[in-house]
Amino acid sequence: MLLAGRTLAIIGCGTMGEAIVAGLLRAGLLAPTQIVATTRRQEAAEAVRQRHGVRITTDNLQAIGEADAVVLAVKPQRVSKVLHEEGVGAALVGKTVISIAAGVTLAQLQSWLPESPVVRAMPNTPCLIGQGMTVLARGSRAGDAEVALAKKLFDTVGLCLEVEDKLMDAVTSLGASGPAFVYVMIEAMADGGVMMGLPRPVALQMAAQVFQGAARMVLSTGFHPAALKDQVTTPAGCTIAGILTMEDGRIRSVLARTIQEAARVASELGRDSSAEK
Ligand SMILES: NC(=O)C1=CN([C@@H]2O[C@H](COP(=O)(O)OP(=O)(O)OC[C@H]3O[C@@H](n4cnc5c(N)ncnc54)[C@H](O)[C@@H]3O)[C@@H](O)[C@H]2O)C=CC1
Ligand SMILES: O=C(O)[C@@H]1CCC=N1
Repeated sequence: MLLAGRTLAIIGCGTMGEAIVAGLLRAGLLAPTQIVATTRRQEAAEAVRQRHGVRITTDNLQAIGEADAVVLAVKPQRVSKVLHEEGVGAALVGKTVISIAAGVTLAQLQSWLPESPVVRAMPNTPCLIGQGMTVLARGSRAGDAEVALAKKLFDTVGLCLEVEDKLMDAVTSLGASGPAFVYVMIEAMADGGVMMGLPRPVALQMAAQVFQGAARMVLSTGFHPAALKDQVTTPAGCTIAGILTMEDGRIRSVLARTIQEAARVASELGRDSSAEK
């Protein structure tokens, strides 16, 4: 194990918490005994235990007491409530707290946890298969050691970058909501293939592999996407004909505005957390 002797608590082991757990276990960074996860209901807790063999409880205070570092993975509206549970603030003093809640700012987190180093992280569900994209922002009490720990966790399950907190809503939209936007595009391209006679499973596999191949070309060649597009567009060919149809549909502006709108909504998600104590 790379993180020998450390215990990580995941408070709120739902979709994203479980993706992180599964990704970390899959990569071998932590053993199941080094993770203690919580859910609200006992049945959900039991299901997570059966799937991953991690320690699990519905008692947040107990989980935090057993851990060196804590990932807060409840819904944004619940963050404040969880942090104001009896004894939780005191149990978190001095422990690294990594919040993945969309829209909950470092200023909010730091005001609820004045004596804990806090890192805000925005991962995405592909962490489950080691292909995540996570972006971090460090709170005022988080030093290099705390950021290094968070970075190690998320580097293990994909790519991890650091930005300033003010960019985290943009990051939430592009990085965390982004997979959903891509799934819609994959589905739509597969629909086009089906329309032209391809069997659905063939069309879906092709569309997904085309996204993966194109994404890897951008990441591994370092070429601008426009240059890579130009390699595909034979003069008077079929690709430029398809691209002009995309442009007729204002696809660039629709996609860019999609990121803008999701970021706007992300910025509002933490507000209820302040109200609900
Ligand atoms: N789903 C996604 O793709 C991403 C989600 N996030 C953030 O992750 C957080 C969780 O989102 P999801 O996993 O989608 O939600 P979810 O609803 O699947 O998971 C939330 C979990 O919290 C548990 N929970 C609720 N109240 C609790 C309490 N008082 N104590 C302990 N556990 C409690 C629930 O039982 C559930 O397991 C949110 O803050 C969201 O903004 C961030 C990046 C991506
Ligand atoms: O849609 C949401 O609110 C969450 C946060 C980012 C991805 N899913």
